[in-house]
Amino acid sequence: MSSDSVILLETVNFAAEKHRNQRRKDAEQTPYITHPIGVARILSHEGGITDIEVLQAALLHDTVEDTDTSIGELQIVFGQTVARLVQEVTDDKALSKEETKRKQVEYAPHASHQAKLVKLADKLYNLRDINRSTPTGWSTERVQEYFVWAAQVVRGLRGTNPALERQLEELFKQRGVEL
Ligand SMILES: Nc1nc2c(ncn2[C@@H]2O[C@H](COP(=O)(O)OP(=O)(O)O)[C@@H](OP(=O)(O)OP(=O)(O)O)[C@H]2O)c(=O)[nH]1
Ligand SMILES: [Mn+2]
Repeated sequence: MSSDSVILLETVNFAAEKHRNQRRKDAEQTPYITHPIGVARILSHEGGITDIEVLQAALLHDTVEDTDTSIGELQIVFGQTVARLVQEVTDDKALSKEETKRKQVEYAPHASHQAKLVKLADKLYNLRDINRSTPTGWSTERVQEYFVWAAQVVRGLRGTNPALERQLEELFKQRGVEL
């Protein structure tokens, strides 16, 4: 087996252990790990990304935000680059929900190319997931607001990956949201 495959298995296993008690907000309470795996898969399968550190960052992207994982731990286990990429896509938990959303819009154009790739795939997965199954308790208005906000973030990520951006553009168009 190639060393990249071994590294990816280590990474997906780490993420699965960390997210083991978490579920998605859909009616089926899907295990959370389907999301980071799906984000990495969008990058490789649809985005043509082979950069192992980007794929690892995608697998780990919600571990610091949503589990007991620290950036320091990621640095020790997976190295500086992967840890920095996860840091770049992690929301500051000290901020309010509104402030967090505003920060994502503000930071998007300043993110590194590798972090922008992870953000694009994260948004693409989540928007498709909303279309597949509305998160528990979300009204039609909340869904539309999420699309409008996501478009503001994606605007700052443009010029990064044409294939992923085309897919996102189509989803926004279906909701009448201008990118
Ligand atoms: N569409 C969808 N999203 C779900 C589901 N379960 C959990 N989520 C997560 O919820 C987040 C989107 O909902 P928000 O209302 O914005 O976030 P919040 O509840 O954490 O404040 C995403 O976080 P994120 O990945 O960190 O991305 P981002 O929205 O912060 O960019 C997404 O992964 C689900 O069943 N469907
Ligand atoms: Mn995510």
